[in-house]
Amino acid sequence: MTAPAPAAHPARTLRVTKGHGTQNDFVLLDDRAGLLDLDAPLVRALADRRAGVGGDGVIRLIASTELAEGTAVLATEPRARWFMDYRNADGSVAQMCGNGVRVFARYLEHLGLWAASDEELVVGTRSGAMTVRRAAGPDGDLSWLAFDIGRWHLPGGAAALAAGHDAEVEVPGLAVARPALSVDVGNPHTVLALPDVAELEAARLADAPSVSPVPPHGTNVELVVPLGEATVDGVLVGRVRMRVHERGVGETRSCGTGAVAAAMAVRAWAGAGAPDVWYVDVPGGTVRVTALGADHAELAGPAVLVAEADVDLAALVGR
Ligand SMILES: N[C@@H](CCC[C@H](N)C(=O)O)C(=O)O
Repeated sequence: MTAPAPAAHPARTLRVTKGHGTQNDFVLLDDRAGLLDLDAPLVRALADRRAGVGGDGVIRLIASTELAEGTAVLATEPRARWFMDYRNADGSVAQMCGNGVRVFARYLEHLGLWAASDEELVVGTRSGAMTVRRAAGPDGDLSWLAFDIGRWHLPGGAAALAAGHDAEVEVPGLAVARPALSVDVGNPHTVLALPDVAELEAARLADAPSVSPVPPHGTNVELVVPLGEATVDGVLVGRVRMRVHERGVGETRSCGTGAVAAAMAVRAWAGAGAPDVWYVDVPGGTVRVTALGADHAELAGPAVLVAEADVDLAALVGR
């Protein structure tokens, strides 16, 4: 019996890293030179939890100079050398991913592109440049990452603020439609408050909530239960519990931009004197949102890399 002849070409593999921020998980790719054709079928295959690596989204590291969106960010922030090219698990492109920015920064640190001696890292996103810093986590060590997520606003303006809502959402599992507030954090969100945790748990978020009026580009939907306020070390702090149904993904265990939208909505509903600092408990952990002035917010939380793998592209998508 003769040994099989070696393959004429070695299998094409793609090195990927798996990471998460409060269990919002991502497949990360190093494509600095922009050589990869990251089309929607490849994104869907990588994100597939049975036939692929599995993740809520795919994040490509690419030099800002290699993408039109990156070049636009560089024009205003020359330090944004690396761009976070974020895709939802269904292959769609989203403007922003809050947990993704922290996990992307951790990835750059891992690749030696963010030195321990550098206090800040500026990354490009479709929502502009984000400046990430290392921040104290619950144990007081520098295990968290934090950044100003940029300008947030209520698309419904002063009228929505005065009414407390500008939309209505039907959530599978909940008996009646609920009033909700649209919040833009670079990407679209619709936040609705529930009176207690029992209702939060009754929601069936595997099915998409139905939002009216129908948002033109879709929306992420956050269900929140305000848990109260307390003074901690002289600072008034609020706490909310949240579940989310993400556009382009489904229910996820966390959403960073969603946490910002939820905290800013609850703060707006509470009115003058409401806390600036909010802890948002999600199924995958806890993140902190801090209002910065009238219309910016800082998002802080963990970011962890858990695995590296070589993906066989022929087996994954027949390439
Ligand atoms: N999980 C992300 C948000 C990802 C994008 C979102 N699904 C959209 O389509 O807008 C986060 O942490 O912010």
